[in-house]
Amino acid sequence: MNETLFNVPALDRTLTAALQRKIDRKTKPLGALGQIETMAMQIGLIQRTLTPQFKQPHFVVFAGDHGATRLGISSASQEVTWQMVENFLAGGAGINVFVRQNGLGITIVDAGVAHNFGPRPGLVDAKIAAGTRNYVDEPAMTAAQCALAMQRGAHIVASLVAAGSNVIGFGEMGIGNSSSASLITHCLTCAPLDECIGRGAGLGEAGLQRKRRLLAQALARAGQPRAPLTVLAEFGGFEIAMMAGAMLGAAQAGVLLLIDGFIAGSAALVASRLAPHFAEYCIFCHHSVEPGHRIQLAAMNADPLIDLRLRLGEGTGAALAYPLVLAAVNFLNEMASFESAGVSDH
Ligand SMILES: O=C(O)c1ccc[n+]([C@@H]2O[C@H](COP(=O)([O-])O)[C@@H](O)[C@H]2O)c1
Ligand SMILES: Cc1cc2nc[nH]c2cc1C
Repeated sequence: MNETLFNVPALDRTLTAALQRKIDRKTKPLGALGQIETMAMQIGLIQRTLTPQFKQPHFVVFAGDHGATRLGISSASQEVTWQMVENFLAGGAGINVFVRQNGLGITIVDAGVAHNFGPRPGLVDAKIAAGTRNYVDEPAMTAAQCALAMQRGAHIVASLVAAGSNVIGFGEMGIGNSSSASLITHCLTCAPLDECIGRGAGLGEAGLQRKRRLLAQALARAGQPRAPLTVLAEFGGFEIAMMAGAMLGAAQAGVLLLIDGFIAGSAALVASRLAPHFAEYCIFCHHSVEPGHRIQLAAMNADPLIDLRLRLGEGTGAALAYPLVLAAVNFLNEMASFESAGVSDH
């Protein structure tokens, strides 16, 4: 693994006092815009300016398949992954609707779908393999595959940054990947496994019990790993590993990251364990219905922006929250100060 990817610098806090003063001179009681103010400070620090701007905001959706799905850990069948990739390419999925609504760019990445798409406009072929192995029996991927996935993710983000993007949203698609996210969350936070497991795309009660049993077996087989890269290779999907590398690359490049729900959160959790300053570059856009998401957010000290009881993935929570993030930039640039508006501050 090329460990330079983990060198995410602490946020440069030189402008903290100047940004706070600008925020506090706006025509409102101190702190009255709550999380909008917190985001304005964070974005100003990331961009090192009192007048931040979003340039070419862009979403990346990473797709991959999971060997363990053949055991019945999801309510959906594996082919839904590639079928949804086709839906993304045709512009018909939830994420397509919400990026269009907000004028955001989108790139779809085949990180490891068990399907041959052939060369397709709009699809980045970064396939590591046609799905992971079944982690109940053996590690999901080799350490080399995990490293390659992370490097490819970082490379995809580097191209977007080179093309001018300074805000990047992260989403995913992969039948079975809520199980990977649960295992990763358990291993990296030490929260009880059962509290990290939920219904994913829509398991019923019997399916949930089966998922709990199988994930406990996978953990027993792997011997409760704790090292982030080992955990990622043991249980990850290629889409999760590629997203973790992409996220680290984005933070290292000093762009703002918009993090979606529980599965994107598991990649962010891995990244935060590899690079302690990683989360300073992230906005955790929403609170997912998946019970393990709360555990991840607490582990990263994150305060999610919205709770719409979403559990779709694809980056939809981040795209839906985008107008609020943009409001933080507009607040800083456009709202009058007590001085400019002639309003008394007492
Ligand atoms: O992002 C979330 O919070 C989220 C929560 C539950 C399910 N999902 C999506 O549903 C799929 C995973 O669910 P499952 O049951 O197949 O593991 C995958 O494609 C995710 O994008 C996403
Ligand atoms: C239809 C469907 C769409 C999805 N999008 C993300 N995860 C998904 C899971 C299913 C089952």
